[in-house]
Amino acid sequence: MPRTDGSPTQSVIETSALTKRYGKQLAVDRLSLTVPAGSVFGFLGPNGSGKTTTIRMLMGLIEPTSGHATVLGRPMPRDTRTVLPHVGALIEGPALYGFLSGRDNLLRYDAADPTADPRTRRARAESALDRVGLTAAAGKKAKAYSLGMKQRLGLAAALLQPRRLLVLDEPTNGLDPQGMREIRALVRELASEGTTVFLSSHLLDEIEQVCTHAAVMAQGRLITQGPVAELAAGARGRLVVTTPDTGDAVRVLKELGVTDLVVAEDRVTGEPPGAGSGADTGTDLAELNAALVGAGVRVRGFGVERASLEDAFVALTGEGFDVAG
Ligand SMILES: Nc1ncnc2c1ncn2[C@@H]1O[C@H](COP(=O)(O)OP(=O)(O)OP(=O)(O)O)[C@@H](O)[C@H]1O
Repeated sequence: MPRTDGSPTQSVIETSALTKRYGKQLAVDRLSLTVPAGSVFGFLGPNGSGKTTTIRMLMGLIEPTSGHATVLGRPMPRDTRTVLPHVGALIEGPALYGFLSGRDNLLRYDAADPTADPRTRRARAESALDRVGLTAAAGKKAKAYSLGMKQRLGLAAALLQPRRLLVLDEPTNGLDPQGMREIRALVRELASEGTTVFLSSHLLDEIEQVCTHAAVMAQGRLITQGPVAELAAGARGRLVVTTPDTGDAVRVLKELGVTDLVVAEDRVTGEPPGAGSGADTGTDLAELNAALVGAGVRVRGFGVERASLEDAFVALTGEGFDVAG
């Protein structure tokens, strides 16, 4: 629902109990999502967790079975026609004419927009090509484009007009690491200009690198949502000790309450004591280190790995992130 107090923190996407059922398959199950204005919002989940189905409902491409969604304060799919001109979307790979060049695809796309001024069409296309790094390849036929180049062209199409919201379904799919970095930089740049970016991904580290907020999906259900820093902070990192004396290290750490100990070559890892207590672990860690040294364990490395979103996901679901789709 749109807020009436004129607050700039108004949410750009809001869903309540949004549900999509395909026969017996519950693709999206009572999803309540809040995407704040100005955020780079990561929509995260393994394959088959319901991300694309949600995006299709948000864009008015399919009807929900039940529940509600608003985009830019308007109900969807009822107000699709009013809302979509303000939204740039890249969903499931762009539809391209293979026999046309990248540039001509873009010109054609722009020409299909009744609000687009034909006199400035070429300038718009060139600027969009430049933003996604396709200027040099703009004259090539689209059928000769790699998957990554097609993805960039789709993104260029979404950037022809200034948008309040960009919805990108797996935008770095098919890109090499350099291409991924470029798209991430572009997403940050767009966000800094005030565009809210909602992007789906099955790559946890991608979300951590680029997003301010995230929601985590599993099997059609929302597991958690919030600022990325808070989500990751909800999980504790693992203790890591590097030592040639792994046997002794395990014995000492076990006595001091470290659990789930695993030895791999010269590394011993485990859950620090008091996990979940929320207490400052600084002194505990110093004591663990001192105890190891006191017991004659030669400690070459000692620390706690930073908790990641993946740790948070595993802690919340009890399973690894890469569950099969
Ligand atoms: N048109 C459809 N008919 C039947 N089942 C569908 C349909 N679309 C999606 N599903 C099912 O709904 C579930 C969620 O699919 P969805 O594509 O939304 O997941 P996803 O998180 O986007 O995964 P991926 O990253 O693989 O696209 C899956 O089990 C899928 O098989």
